[in-house]
Amino acid sequence: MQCDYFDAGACRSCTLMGEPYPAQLAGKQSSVATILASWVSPGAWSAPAPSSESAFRNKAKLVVAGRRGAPTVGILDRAGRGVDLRGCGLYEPGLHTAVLDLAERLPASGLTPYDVPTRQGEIKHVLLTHSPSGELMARFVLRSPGQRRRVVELVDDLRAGIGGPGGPRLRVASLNLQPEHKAVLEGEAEEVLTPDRTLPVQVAGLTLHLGTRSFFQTNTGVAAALYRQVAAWVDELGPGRLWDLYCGVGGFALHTSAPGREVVGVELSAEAVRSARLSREDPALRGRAADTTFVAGDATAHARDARPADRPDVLVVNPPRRGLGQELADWMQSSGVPHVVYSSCSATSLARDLARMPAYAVRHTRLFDMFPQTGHHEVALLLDRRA
Ligand SMILES: C[S@@+](CC[C@H](N)C(=O)[O-])C[C@H]1O[C@@H](n2cnc3c(N)ncnc32)[C@H](O)[C@@H]1O
Repeated sequence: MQCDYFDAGACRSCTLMGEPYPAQLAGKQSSVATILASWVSPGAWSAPAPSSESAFRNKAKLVVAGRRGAPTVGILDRAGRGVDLRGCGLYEPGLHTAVLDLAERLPASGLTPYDVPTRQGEIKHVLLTHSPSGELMARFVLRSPGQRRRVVELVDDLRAGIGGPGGPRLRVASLNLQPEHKAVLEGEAEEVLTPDRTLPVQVAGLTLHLGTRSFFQTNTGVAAALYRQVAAWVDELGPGRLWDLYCGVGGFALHTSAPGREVVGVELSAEAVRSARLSREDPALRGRAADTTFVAGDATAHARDARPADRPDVLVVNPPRRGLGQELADWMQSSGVPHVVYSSCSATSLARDLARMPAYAVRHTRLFDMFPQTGHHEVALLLDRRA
């Protein structure tokens, strides 16, 4: 893939830009395999799950900067000035249409871009998520509620149509307030401005309903491959009881639900748990997810507090980049749980956790290329408890 922004030195986020995609994928596979070499034998690796090398991102995190009437949408340079990246080639086509449309409407909206060096202005970010069926969630992050009315007007305009016939439809919009002068994407206060509060996202045959603040994988196509792979591993094991720790909006829990199988998803974010419960009502899951429940809480506390008789046959874990941490990894080591599926976005923290769990041996491992053009990766493993 070629990118004018990269070639001009305007954006260096895609550190592998210009390297042919097959070489990128092979290099990533090799570096992850090296980090995990003490635990994963060469024979345990399946072929990596590739991505489209461009137009794969379902999310745009746009920093709005520049001047009122002439805003930039993209990133900030080192001096805190806006760099316009509205033509970024990573966006899904419908998302790209939405970014361009929004960038064209901003000057007339009356919204004043927030200027980091002088700490003046109002609109800081616009966070867009695009679904496979062409619907959009748009979150507007302001410094203060002073320009709320202008956001409401802009949302009304966008709801009337984006990018002409065939363009994406705005389903959910919200206003978020981030009053502090720090490099944080969003603040605590969030007001949903539309009748719909969740974005339905179709992934691997199911519909997940995303709340405005819920985590969702950035690459829907590769997320589908990941959920299908994990569901296949789980079906091979046929567990009666499964836990999905760090379940987010329920991607693994719902894709591994089966008649007669008790599935429990555990997630810290109450909003994500509400989304997961809503997604459980999908007609495609009727009869399949009757015994699937979601709990809002800390993953480690859930494991620690469970009675031994309630422990699962398969434990799915998908923690944030920092990994499981010592307490949960130690609990797993002594838990007696026969099988673990570990999906990780950091081979380094994964290796640290595996080192604490010598009771498990790796049966299958696969790289999922969620983030082409960068060194970031997702890797999933099926672990069996040694006899
Ligand atoms: C990598 S995401 C995984 C989401 C989900 N498995 C998926 O496929 O979309 C990690 C999730 O862990 C949640 N989380 C972070 N710390 C947690 C904790 N201590 N206990 C439970 N969930 C936590 C985050 O809110 C986030 O939804």
